[in-house]
Amino acid sequence: MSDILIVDDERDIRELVSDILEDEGFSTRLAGNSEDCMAAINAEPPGLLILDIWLKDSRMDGIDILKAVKRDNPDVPVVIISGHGNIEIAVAAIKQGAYDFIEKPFNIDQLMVVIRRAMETSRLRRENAQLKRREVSSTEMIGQSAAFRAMLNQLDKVTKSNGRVMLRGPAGSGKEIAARYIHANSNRSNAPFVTVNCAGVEPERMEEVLFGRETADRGVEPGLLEQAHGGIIFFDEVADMPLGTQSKILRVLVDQQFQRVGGADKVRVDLRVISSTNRDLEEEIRAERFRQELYHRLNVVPISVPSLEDRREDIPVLAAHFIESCHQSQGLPLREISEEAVALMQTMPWPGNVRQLKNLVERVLILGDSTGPIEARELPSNEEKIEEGRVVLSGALATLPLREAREAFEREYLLTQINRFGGNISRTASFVGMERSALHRKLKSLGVVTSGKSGARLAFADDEVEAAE
Ligand SMILES: Nc1ncnc2c1ncn2[C@@H]1O[C@H](COP(=O)(O)OP(=O)(O)OP(=O)(O)O)[C@@H](O)[C@H]1O
Repeated sequence: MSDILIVDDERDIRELVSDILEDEGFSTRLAGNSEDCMAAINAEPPGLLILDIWLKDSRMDGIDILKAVKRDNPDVPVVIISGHGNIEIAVAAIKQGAYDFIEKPFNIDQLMVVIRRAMETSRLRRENAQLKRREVSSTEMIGQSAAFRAMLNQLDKVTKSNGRVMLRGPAGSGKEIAARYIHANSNRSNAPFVTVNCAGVEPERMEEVLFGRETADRGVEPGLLEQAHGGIIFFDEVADMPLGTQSKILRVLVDQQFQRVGGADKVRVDLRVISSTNRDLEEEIRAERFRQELYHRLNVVPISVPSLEDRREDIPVLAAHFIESCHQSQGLPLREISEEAVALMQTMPWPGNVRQLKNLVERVLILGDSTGPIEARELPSNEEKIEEGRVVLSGALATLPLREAREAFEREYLLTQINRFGGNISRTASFVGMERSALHRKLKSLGVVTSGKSGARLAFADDEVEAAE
C-alpha cells in the first residue's frame, strides 16, 4: 500500500497526525510547505494526501496544491484540514475535487474514519479502472486477410510514436477498436483513453464537454481534454464537430493549452490525438464544413480501415470470435457454423460492417433453439434480393442491355467470390464450378486483370480493386 503525505505548516500537528497513522499501520511522509509538498509528490505520488489549506511561508496555498494534484495526479485522494470557521473554503476545496475535509481541532476517530473512507474509495476507483482496462485489452482485433494484416501492420508502426492518426473507414468497420489497439500498445497504455463522440454531443454543449467549465457555485468541472491528460483523446466522427469548435481545437493543438468555459486560467494538457471519420474529409473541406488547417494537423498519419466486404475472408473467424464472446459474457450457446451459412455470410452485403456481423451473430444465438451448427436458414434471407432463386433487379442493372447487365452481374459475382477466398483463384474456380483456366479467361473477358502470385490485386478497367494479397 502506498503511503500518506501529510502537509501542514504546524510541525506539532503534522507529527501528531503522522504518529496516529503510523500506529494504525500506515507509512507517512511529511511536508511543512508547498515546495516540499510538490517535491514529495513529484518524487512519488502518495496513496493519499492530507493537506492543510493555510500554509505559512509557502508560494502556493492548499487550494493551489489541490488544483495541481487534481490536474497531474487525479487518482490521489486529498483530505483537507481546515481551521475552525473556514467551512466555506473547505467546501470550495471539495468542489475542486478534494475527497473530504476535517476541521481543526479534530479527534483521532474522526480523522481515521475520513482517511479509511478516502483510501477505500480510491482503491475501488483504481480497481474499476483496472477492470475497464482489462476489458479493453480483451477487445483484441481479429482477422487474417491481407487487407486486415496490412492495416494492423500500419497500426503497429504508429503505436510507439506520438503521431496524430486519422482512421478512415465506413461505419462499424472497427475504427474505434483500432484506436484502442494503438492505445493499448503505446507507452500511454496506463493513462486514459477518452472518446469524444463528435456526432453525439449537441453542438452548443461541445465546448463545455471538451474544455470543462468553471462557475462560482460549482467550481471546476474538468472537460474531456483534461480527463485525457497524459493519455489519448479519440475524436470519433470528427467531421461532425461544429465549425466553431474546430477552430478552438486547432488552437489547442497549436498552443497545447486552453481555457475552461467561464474560466481565466490556462490549462496545459499532454495528449495524443487520434481521429476517425467515415466521410470524405476533402469533400467536407470543399463544402466549407471542415477546416483545412485542422485537417492537416489531424491527418498526419492516415490509416484506412477496410470494410467487411473488402475482407470477406475474415468473416468465419470474426463470427467464431463473436460466438465465443457472447458465450463468455451472456452464456449463449457455443455453436459452430455450417458451411452453407458461412458461404451465405461471405456473399451477403454488409453495409453495417463488423458491427452488423456482431449483432447478427448475437441475434441468431438468442433466437436459435438448437445447439448444433448455425444453419443458413437462420440468417436473414435477403428476401428483398432473392425470392425462391429469383433475383430481383437493382435499378442500375435493369437499365442496361442484357449483355452489359450479364457482364456487370458476372463481374460483381466473381469479384465477391474471389474476395471471399482471399484472392485464391483455384478455390474460387472450384466453388463457382469452373476450370481454373476458364475462370482466368472469363475474368479477362470481363476486364478483370489478375496479377500477383495469387491473383492478389485485381486491376479492374481503370480502377483498382484490392482483393487480397
Ligand atoms: N477486427 C475486429 N475484431 C474484433 N472485433 C471487431 C473488429 N473490428 C470491429 N470489431 C467490433 O465491431 C464493433 C464496431 O467496431 P467499432 O466501434 O470500432 O467501429 P467504428 O468504425 O468505430 O464504428 P462507427 O464509425 O460506427 O463509430 C465493435 O463492437 C468492435 O469491438
